[in-house]
Amino acid sequence: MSKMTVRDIDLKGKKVIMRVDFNVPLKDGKITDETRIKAALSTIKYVLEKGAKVILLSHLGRPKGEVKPEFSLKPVANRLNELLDGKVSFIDKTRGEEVEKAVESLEEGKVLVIENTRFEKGETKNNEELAKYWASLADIHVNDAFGTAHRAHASNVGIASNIPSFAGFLMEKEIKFIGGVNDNPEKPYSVILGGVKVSDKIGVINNLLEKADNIFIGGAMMFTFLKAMGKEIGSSLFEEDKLDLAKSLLKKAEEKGVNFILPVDTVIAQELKAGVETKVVKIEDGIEKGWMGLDIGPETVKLFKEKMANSKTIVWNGPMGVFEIDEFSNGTKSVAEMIVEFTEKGTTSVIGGGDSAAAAEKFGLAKKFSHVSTGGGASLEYLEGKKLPGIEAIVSKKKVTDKRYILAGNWKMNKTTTETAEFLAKLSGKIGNKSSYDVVVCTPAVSLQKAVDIVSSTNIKIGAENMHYEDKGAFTGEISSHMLKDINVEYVVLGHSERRDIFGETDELINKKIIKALKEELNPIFCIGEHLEEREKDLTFNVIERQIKEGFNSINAEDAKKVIIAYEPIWAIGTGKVATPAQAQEVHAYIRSLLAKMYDEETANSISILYGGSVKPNNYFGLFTKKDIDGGLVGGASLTEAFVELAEIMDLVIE
Ligand SMILES: Nc1ncnc2c1ncn2[C@@H]1O[C@H](COP(=O)(O)OP(=O)(O)O)[C@@H](O)[C@H]1O
Ligand SMILES: O=C(OP(=O)(O)O)[C@H](O)COP(=O)(O)O
Repeated sequence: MSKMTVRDIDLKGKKVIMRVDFNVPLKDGKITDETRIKAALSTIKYVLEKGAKVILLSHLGRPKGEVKPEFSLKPVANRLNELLDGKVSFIDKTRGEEVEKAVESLEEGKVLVIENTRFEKGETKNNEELAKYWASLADIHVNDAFGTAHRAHASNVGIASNIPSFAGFLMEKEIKFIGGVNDNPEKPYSVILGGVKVSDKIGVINNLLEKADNIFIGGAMMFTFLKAMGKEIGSSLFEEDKLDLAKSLLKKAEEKGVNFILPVDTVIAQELKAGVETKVVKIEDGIEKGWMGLDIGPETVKLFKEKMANSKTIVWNGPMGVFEIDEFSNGTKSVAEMIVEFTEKGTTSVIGGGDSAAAAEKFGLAKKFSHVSTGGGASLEYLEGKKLPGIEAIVSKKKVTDKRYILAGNWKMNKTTTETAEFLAKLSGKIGNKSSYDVVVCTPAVSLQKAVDIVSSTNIKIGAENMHYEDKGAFTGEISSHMLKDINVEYVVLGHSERRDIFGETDELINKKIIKALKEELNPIFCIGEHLEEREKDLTFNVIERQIKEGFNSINAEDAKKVIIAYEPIWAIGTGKVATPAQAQEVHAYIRSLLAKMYDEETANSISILYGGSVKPNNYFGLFTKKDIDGGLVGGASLTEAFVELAEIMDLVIE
């Protein structure tokens, strides 16, 4: 599923609240590694060039909700200001009047950095009120903080429930490379793991055993495996309580046909420090007492290179030895060099952040990899196959193949036939050729024939606002499905709240109409929704459950798939009050889960669920980008040019 990025939106004059990961190492107030600042620059520059105003958020360290000067973002903001030629100002607050004033007076093309987000207790708790506050400062959210993507915090996940969140370029690149190798690696796929603890990487190894062709192990973690295999490892580091796990991972690798390649020699010493005597020993000869393995040996380097040679994808996480000390750095350096050599020949290479990234940097090789992740913990969790909340919260594009998306207008008792003809002619010219979703216009009965004629050479479909369940008879004022079919009407709105409330339509009656519409091959747009009192009494889900169960009564799964549901909270219809995207998504997801229980997952996933109730161009993007919202049933805004703008939003979001 592809994520929407800053490229997908018009940024001119917009207030953008941007989350970056400027959690950089500081020593005596000085930044010792500015990789993360530089990595976010291209997004910041792009957004500024497009005429946006940027409010920048980041955490720094773990101040645990307290204001601690040593964790201030000021030095970072100063450095950013140098890198952005004086476009940056800093405010030592995380909220309040001063922040609001600074935002108010912020000019286009300028950046305001606010203080460390973790000075707020609510940040790491993903506090709703804090997220809402930060969201209120801006029009949109941009998330370029991949290093923080494994955290569900207010500044990355919480804000996204209130305003739409778009990926920055760094986030996009991380998703492309780390997500890409994880979801669909070009084979053969080799993974090199090192570092200290097997326990830190169990999840990763488990996941990789399902995907990789070769797993190479180095670093201190190799000794846990070697010990598990009965080798003599002297006083090398290993994890006693992970020996059984190591055995089972070795067994699993064999069962899965994954090559699990362990070192054949190691560089040993009696002490972990520079300048000590070192020896190279073969693993099969064992390490004598008092000596410990601190790097992989030259034969292992050769073996790794040979086995890695034909790889199309290589992921590296964790150094092969104590690379910080020259005597034990050769293994890590050699592995880095061999990956670079393969990369130059076309292999995709990814370093999963952390110490391996630092090692590549130390050897001057970092730029020669396809991608070096800026996230340690985040890339590890991503490689474990976990969904990262920071990425999940970014709006996704919708795939045409996944669902039938619909933009439906319900005109109610508005527009004469003359007005209908005029307006539909205009719409036909503007949105008459849509193919990735259905545009449906539901008009008063008297104008249906005219409407059908006008749109006949376009993709626009016409719907009625109601019908009776009988074919004909003594039902003064009613129209039947036969009459609609006769003039080529394709859709019909059933059970709209106004009909339920004003004309006393019951669930049972609506069910009869749905059954009839299905029988006649008319597409029913079945409306449901709760009153304000019901929501306030926490009865929303009860009301929805009743309406859905009764509405679908005695309809089989095949027919159910043809029903279009429109969730319209009654308190939001014509009142100007709109459900927040999060509120709407919650109910839509509930409806979907209910349908899955009544039928099955496949049926539930193929039913389109539209949202209705004060839908306007300024709120539709947030709604439509939600996972379970498949379009809109639009009242007032379908009577004007706004309907065209809603279609443009659909165009933007559907891939
Ligand atoms: N054989 C070894 N014995 C002790 N420490 C080692 C050994 N091999 C690697 N290390 C240390 O492991 C550390 C990195 O481990 P880890 O944090 O797991 O890696 P990463 O951050 O890349 O995931 C480095 O500081 C390195 O010195
Ligand atoms: O530096 C970070 O983590 P990382 O060192 O695992 O990449 C991120 O900024 C996340 O910080 P956190 O682990 O304090 O939540």
